[in-house]
Amino acid sequence: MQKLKVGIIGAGRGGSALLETLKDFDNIQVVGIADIERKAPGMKIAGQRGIRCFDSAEKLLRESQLDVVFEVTGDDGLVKELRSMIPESTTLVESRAVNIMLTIIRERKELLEIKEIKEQLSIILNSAQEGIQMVDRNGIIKYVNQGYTRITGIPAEQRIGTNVFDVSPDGALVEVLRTGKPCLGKRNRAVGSNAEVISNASPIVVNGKMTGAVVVFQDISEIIHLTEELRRSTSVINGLKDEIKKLSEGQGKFEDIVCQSQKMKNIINLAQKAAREDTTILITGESGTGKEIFANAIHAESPRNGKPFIKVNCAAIPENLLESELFGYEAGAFTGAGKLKLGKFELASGGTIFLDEIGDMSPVLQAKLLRVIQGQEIERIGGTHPIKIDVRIISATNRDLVDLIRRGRFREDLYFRLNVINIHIPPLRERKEDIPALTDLYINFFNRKFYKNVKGVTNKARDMLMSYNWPGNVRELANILERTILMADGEWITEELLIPYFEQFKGREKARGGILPLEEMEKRMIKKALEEYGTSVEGKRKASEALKISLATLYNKLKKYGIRI
Ligand SMILES: Nc1ncnc2c1ncn2[C@@H]1O[C@H](COP(=O)(O)OP(=O)(O)OP(=O)(O)O)[C@@H](O)[C@H]1O
Repeated sequence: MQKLKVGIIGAGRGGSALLETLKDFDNIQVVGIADIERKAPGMKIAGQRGIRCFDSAEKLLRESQLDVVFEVTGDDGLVKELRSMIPESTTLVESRAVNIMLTIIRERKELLEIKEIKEQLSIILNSAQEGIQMVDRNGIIKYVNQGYTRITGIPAEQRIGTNVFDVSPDGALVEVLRTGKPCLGKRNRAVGSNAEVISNASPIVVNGKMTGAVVVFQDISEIIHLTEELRRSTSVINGLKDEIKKLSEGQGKFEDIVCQSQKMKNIINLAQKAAREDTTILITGESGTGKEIFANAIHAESPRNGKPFIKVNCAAIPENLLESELFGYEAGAFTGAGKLKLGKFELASGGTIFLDEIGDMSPVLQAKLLRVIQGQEIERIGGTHPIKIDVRIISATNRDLVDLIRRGRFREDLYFRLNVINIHIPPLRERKEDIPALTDLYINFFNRKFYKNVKGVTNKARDMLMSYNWPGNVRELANILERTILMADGEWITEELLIPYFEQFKGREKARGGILPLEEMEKRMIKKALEEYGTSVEGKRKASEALKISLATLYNKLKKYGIRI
């Protein structure tokens, strides 16, 4: 590109400004500058830029062939002189024209800067998540950003030019235009959309006069939604807290244990006394006899009531996990042990730990548990120091621990430690007097659960319940009643409704090789004899003869088995 060769005459303020301005033009080459004053500011600038300096206009003109000469001395005499000196091919620009040119260039430059700032501002305003809207003092909308359209769904071109007094008469902008004061934290619904917004609006004041107003608003629909979620979650958490509290307090009291039999009354009496002492208790009994409900009741009636009641089912947790469940672990104790985990013993601090199915605990853990009981302290896996604990231990099992000890499966020393007080709960078949009361309890319970109105069981159905062997104890009774109540159409549980379950259990008995407990066999024979001879006094006499027992023994057995006639 051929550059325009330029010379400047005059290195004062004008010359310096010209030098500054021309440096931005790539197609202009300032060849030289001339001034009689060697110390003129423009001479110094030119020297620094490698532009040649002359002490007279003639020398500059003589030295090089110039396309344009700028005269910025303001000396009219010099202009005339120059006209005669410069060749025709060179253009002379006089200082007045130079001033106009410089002003135009400066303004253009400022305009370009303003344009750049405007573009930057536009990017900033559009990248804001908030909606922004600006009006003049008459309420005419001059600007909305992209956030505005995103929140309201209204395109900018539809909004700009309208009057805010018409389109949003209740909004924050109108308030600012009316009062001249900021309007902060105004909550309303964005016009034209369902968005809930919160707005902050302020007047725009230029030279002490309000020229318009600007509003910045946030879409809080999401916040409202999240707050609602949070409220719901908090109520769930509170519910769970209540549940945990209930669990801690135990889910059963002695009043909840239904009992009519003298056997059970004696046991409850013993358990109540034991509850008040802070001793270790072992509860034994077949599955489903109520060991857990007793453990709960003991905790509830003990001085530890209100403190945690923590249950651990030793049979349900794999052996390798049970240790960490019971004693916890330190962070990083093993691969996967990210955070510190408290064990059940620590969680039960001050309260009771209920070790259910203790007979299924592995020998290794039995040894560890024994050390805990002896030392009254535990050590977390990966821990470096023992931690003192204050926990009452209630354990339970449906297994014969004495037999397990004989077979080397259970530590005798641990057995003695756990079995300071033994509470043995007899199977349901040994306390059949409890069956009617338990039946009533579950009828009430399941009536409420299933919105039923079962009044009770028929006599025949009651006989069935009384004569059954109940290998699954109270839990089995509860299960059968739950299912029959669910199936019952009428107000009474009949024999027909029960038969399927007893058939099922008979099948199970057959599967065991048709062997029945002797008592069950005896009961069935008595019932059969009565069906044969009838239930009158004469019928009973004949039945007793057929059974080869006295009439008095028959009456005793009828009572024992709860057979109603
Ligand atoms: N005397 C009772 N009064 C009221 N409910 C009882 C009674 N005995 C047992 N139950 C109820 O019967 C169900 C079984 O009892 P529980 O779970 O306490 O038995 P368990 O002996 O601990 O059984 P497992 O050995 O299988 O753990 C529970 O719902 C319990 O509330």
